[in-house]
Amino acid sequence: MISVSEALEHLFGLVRPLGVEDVALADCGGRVLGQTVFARRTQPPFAASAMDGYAVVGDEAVSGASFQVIGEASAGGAFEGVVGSGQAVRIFTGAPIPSGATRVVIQEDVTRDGDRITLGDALDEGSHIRPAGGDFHEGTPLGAPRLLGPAEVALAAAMNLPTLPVTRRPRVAIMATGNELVMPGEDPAADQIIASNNFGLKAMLEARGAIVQMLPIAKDTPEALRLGFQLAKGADLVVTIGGASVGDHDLVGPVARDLGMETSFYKVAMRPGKPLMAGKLGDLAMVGLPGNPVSALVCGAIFLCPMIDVMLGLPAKAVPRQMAVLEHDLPENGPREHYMRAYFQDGGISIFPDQDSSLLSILSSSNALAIRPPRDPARKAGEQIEYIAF
Ligand SMILES: Nc1nc2c(c(=O)[nH]1)N[C@H]1C(S)=C(S)[C@@H](COP(=O)(O)OP(=O)(O)OC[C@H]3O[C@@H](n4cnc5c(N)ncnc54)[C@H](O)[C@@H]3O)O[C@H]1N2
Ligand code: MOO
Repeated sequence: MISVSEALEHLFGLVRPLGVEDVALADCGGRVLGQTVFARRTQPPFAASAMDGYAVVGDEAVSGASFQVIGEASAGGAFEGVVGSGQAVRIFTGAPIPSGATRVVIQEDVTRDGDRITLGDALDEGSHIRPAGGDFHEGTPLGAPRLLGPAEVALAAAMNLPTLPVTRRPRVAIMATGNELVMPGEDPAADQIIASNNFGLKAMLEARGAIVQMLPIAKDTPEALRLGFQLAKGADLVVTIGGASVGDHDLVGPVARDLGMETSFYKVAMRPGKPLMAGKLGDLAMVGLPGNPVSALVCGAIFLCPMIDVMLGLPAKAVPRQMAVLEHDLPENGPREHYMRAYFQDGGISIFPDQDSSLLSILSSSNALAIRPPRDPARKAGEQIEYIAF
């Protein structure tokens, strides 16, 4: 059995960054910028007022000074004249500063009578002028690769970029396997259960940026599994669920090898997730997840999400770990790295006592996975333990 970090390195070797496509900016949220782009405009393009008030010549802005209001400047409505000595222009936030003016006095500091203003006793400090290019200049890069969140999309819009070159979304085919499985809403026989892992994984991988195709549930027969792999053609990654262990009905590995899969590894020293397998079927990366629901979802978070990142052109990185204070004692860990469903709050973490890998209800009550290295000795409450947010 290989370690989790070795498995992750092998998995990174099965995928590579996908090509880039131009997408309308309105559809770029959550996508990954594939190539560096450059601002096509300076922002603000002119010195602009940061407040509502009066634009004046700065040296003259002293308490008690009086000015004649000669016009108005609003956002989108510049004042075309020049502000001279003793003059003021009524100005609003976002308006271009009229030429000659070097300061905006906020309207709260002013008394107005007709077209004259008088400055009050206590004047606010500052010019309230945003310089041209104070945010960015034409040609400023927006560097790739980067995930495009709301701030980046807004920045690209302000840069006057109506489309962006983003990485193609990875296509992932998910194949649940097992004679016992039926789809939610179907009528299960007494010895059947409802397929859940494929739904959880679809949600997880779509949130990460993939396009997920859920294949029909494959029975535990070589023919059904072969058909499933056939249907996955055209995807970048096929993920099977179940049939990965050593039982008589665990046929995913043998069928994939018959179809020509070059095996990368089988079995990882982790809990849950031991019977994980991976390889390559021609151009198609293949990951075989264990069937237990928690095993499948934990492996999805630890392995599949970082693989999606690589296909999106993001750095190949393990899920970041943080430290928390253990809220209770723990016995010695076994020989596998253990990912334990836990609840993190205010710096402390408590681990659910029942870690059976079939228990989705406990997974949904947890918000973290505490991680214990193989053979980790017994731990006391108050000690530090690693975890990942889940
Ligand atoms: N003798 C051994 N038995 C097992 C070993 C072992 O080393 N020796 N490993 C155990 C471990 S660890 C795991 S994890 C499981 C995984 O086995 P499989 O990948 O072959 O999974 P299945 O047997 O097909 O299913 C396990 C369990 O999960 C349920 N399942 C499967 N798919 C789904 C789905 N899409 N949605 C919901 N539930 C699903 C399935 O009904 C089973 O209950 O093997 C241990 N056994
Ligand atoms: O992956 Mo299994 O869930 O270790 O029991």
